[in-house]
Amino acid sequence: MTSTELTLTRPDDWHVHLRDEQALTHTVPAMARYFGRTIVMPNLVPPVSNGAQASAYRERIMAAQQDCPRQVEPLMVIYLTDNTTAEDIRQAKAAGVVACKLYPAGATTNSDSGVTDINTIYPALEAMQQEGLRFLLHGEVTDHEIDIFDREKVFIDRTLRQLANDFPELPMVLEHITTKDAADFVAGAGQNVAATITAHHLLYNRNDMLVGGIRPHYYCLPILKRNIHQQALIEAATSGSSKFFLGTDSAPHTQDNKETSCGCAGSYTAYAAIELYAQAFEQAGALDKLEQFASHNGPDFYGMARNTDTITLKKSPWKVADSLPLGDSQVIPLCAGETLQWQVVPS
Ligand SMILES: NC(=O)N[C@@H](CC(=O)O)C(=O)O
Ligand SMILES: [Zn+2]
Ligand SMILES: [Zn+2]
Repeated sequence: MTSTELTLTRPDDWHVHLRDEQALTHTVPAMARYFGRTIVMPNLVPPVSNGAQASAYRERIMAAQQDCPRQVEPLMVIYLTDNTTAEDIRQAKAAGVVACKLYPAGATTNSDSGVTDINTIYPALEAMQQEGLRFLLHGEVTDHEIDIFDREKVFIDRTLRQLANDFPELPMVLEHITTKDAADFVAGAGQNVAATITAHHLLYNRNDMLVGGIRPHYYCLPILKRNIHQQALIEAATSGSSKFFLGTDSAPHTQDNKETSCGCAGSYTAYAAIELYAQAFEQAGALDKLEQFASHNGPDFYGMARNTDTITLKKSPWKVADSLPLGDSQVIPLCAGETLQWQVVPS
């Protein structure tokens, strides 16, 4: 029997970019539609790198949703730099920060202030382990000679294995995984190692970005890989393993900054996040696994209670807008102009 309605424990998004200033008036209400909580990525310019900055950013996010029918709870993250001290970690914890993010310097959008050598942040990692903060990783090396399609695998071999070995008690999340290598590593690692998976890496592979013309709105980091990797991610997400959970990595850039000779990395999916995941899980014949992935595994890993209420999706095809407002500019959403199958029933 094919389902036409699906009720889930309210989901959370464990990886989103809300940006700042005017963009918040669009990115925050999109998340507040039905997500319970969201892990807010700190890669602003300048980055959110201490507890005071995280608190101020949280207030701007709350202000952007004061007129929404319901609110999403922002969970704040600080950006690790070569200068992050153990004291910064303790102050961040006291300010309510729940996690710290590693951006290898130069790896992705707004990572210039990121970490240049993993060993420089060992004192901060020790403090995070003591304070019970989660460690979130953008897992790619940046060496010029390493092929962009191999950068995640090389990061696992060179850095993540070492970190998992040196910090067996530190809960760490390899963010937005894109390869079979990552799915296998996480599945085989200790219980302290988990991963988020985006909807776009479940729905697409690099052919979707490159065959028949180059499609900049599919360009994100880590870059879409070949279809065997897409297949491995689908298997991991639908496997019933508690180590994999929802993180959209919704990362809006204005149309001008995407459709240009050197376009930014990032795809905007927050406008239809759970709807896109439902499409991916349905295509895999695994809609019954969506609730665990979207609503159970994340809070369990973060040591938080699961949401107690529900949302309902119904199968009712609808056409995605060709563009959406983003602050005083516009963003081309992933799947612009296409038909999606699922809609969230307004509650
Ligand atoms: N995923 C992306 O391609 N871009 C993200 C940064 C990130 O998550 O790496 C962004 O902030 O635009
Ligand atoms: Zn990233
Ligand atoms: Zn991201």
